[in-house]
Amino acid sequence: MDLVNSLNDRLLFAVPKKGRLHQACLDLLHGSDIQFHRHSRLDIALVKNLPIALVFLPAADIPTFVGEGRVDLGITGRDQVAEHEVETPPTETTGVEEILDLDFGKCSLQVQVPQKGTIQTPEDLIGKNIVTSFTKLAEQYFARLESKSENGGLTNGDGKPKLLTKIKYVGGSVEAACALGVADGIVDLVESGETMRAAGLKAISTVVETTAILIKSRNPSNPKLVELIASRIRGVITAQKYVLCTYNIERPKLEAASKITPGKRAPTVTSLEEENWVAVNAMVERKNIAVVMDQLTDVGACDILVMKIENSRTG
Ligand SMILES: Nc1ncnc2c1ncn2[C@@H]1O[C@H](COP(=O)(O)OP(=O)(O)OP(=O)(O)O)[C@@H](O)[C@H]1O
Ligand SMILES: O=P(O)(O)OC[C@H]1O[C@H](OP(=O)(O)OP(=O)(O)O)[C@H](O)[C@@H]1O
Repeated sequence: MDLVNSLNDRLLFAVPKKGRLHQACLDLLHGSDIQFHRHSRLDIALVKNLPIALVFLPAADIPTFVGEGRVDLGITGRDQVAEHEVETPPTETTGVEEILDLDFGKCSLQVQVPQKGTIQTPEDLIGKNIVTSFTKLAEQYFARLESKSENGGLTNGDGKPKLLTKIKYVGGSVEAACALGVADGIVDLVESGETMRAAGLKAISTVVETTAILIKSRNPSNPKLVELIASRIRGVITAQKYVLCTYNIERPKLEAASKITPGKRAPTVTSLEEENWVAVNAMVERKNIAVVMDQLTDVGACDILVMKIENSRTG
């Protein structure tokens, strides 16, 4: 098969090839009925049922490919987009546009230092060694910090800010840098905090919060198809985020119950054959459902059922 020629007329969609976002992206593609077969070792896969080619790339490289318009659509972390934009600010024709927050890959990029040490504040790190995979965001963070500090705000001959803090790049296992004596502090991602604590580190500041996002280039080759994919993915995300709650309640108690389950637009209310009783259907955020069921019981709802939403298209 001539793979390169078969890419003509296909929308290119970049997906993280490994790492923390990879499996969640595959699940999202599956839920969106984007069918493909990826041959082992090949980083391009043709979609069988839509004119799309998936390109499997490192999450960190996706903003570059989409930003330059080489690839139409991509999934990566908001942190990766922010890092890219410090180095390559968007213009009218380049850069990426965020279409959708995907509600997974949530974590924070934080400044971390040894738990047992003399460094207590980010200011204590000025002039010291920092190790990170996010060198541009770290430089921006320390440049701002230094500009506010007493001995900071220095400039080079060309007028650009002179950074006293030394920022070094490593591609992974950033948390080992302090123990190995390479860094006084690190800037790394924290989700549960397990990696940080296991390495004897503590967070002293947050540089940026992040989640996975769907991004598009400024001028995608097939805007209609971009909208179709976004709409399918939005449907899957909504289905994962919400459950459908149904219950019966006496009509006089409906107002109180509707306040607990206002639904996305409004609850669906239907009359029951039994006089003075109604049945209610409403979407409820999955994470709140236990509390919502308790509150519904308190206001007199009965026959409360909660159902998984397989897929959705909501306004
Ligand atoms: N612990 C985490 N929890 C949630 N999301 C994370 C976590 N770590 C990273 N991410 C998100 O995933 C993106 C890619 O990070 P990850 O470290 O998985 O990539 P990678 O370097 O390509 O993979 P690997 O670390 O396997 O080499 C990050 O930019 C961030 O948005
Ligand atoms: O707060 P936690 O839940 O422990 O997650 C945070 C860790 O996850 C990521 O690394 P990953 O494990 O993906 O490997 P890496 O260090 O090779 O990037 C990140 O760089 C942290 O080290």
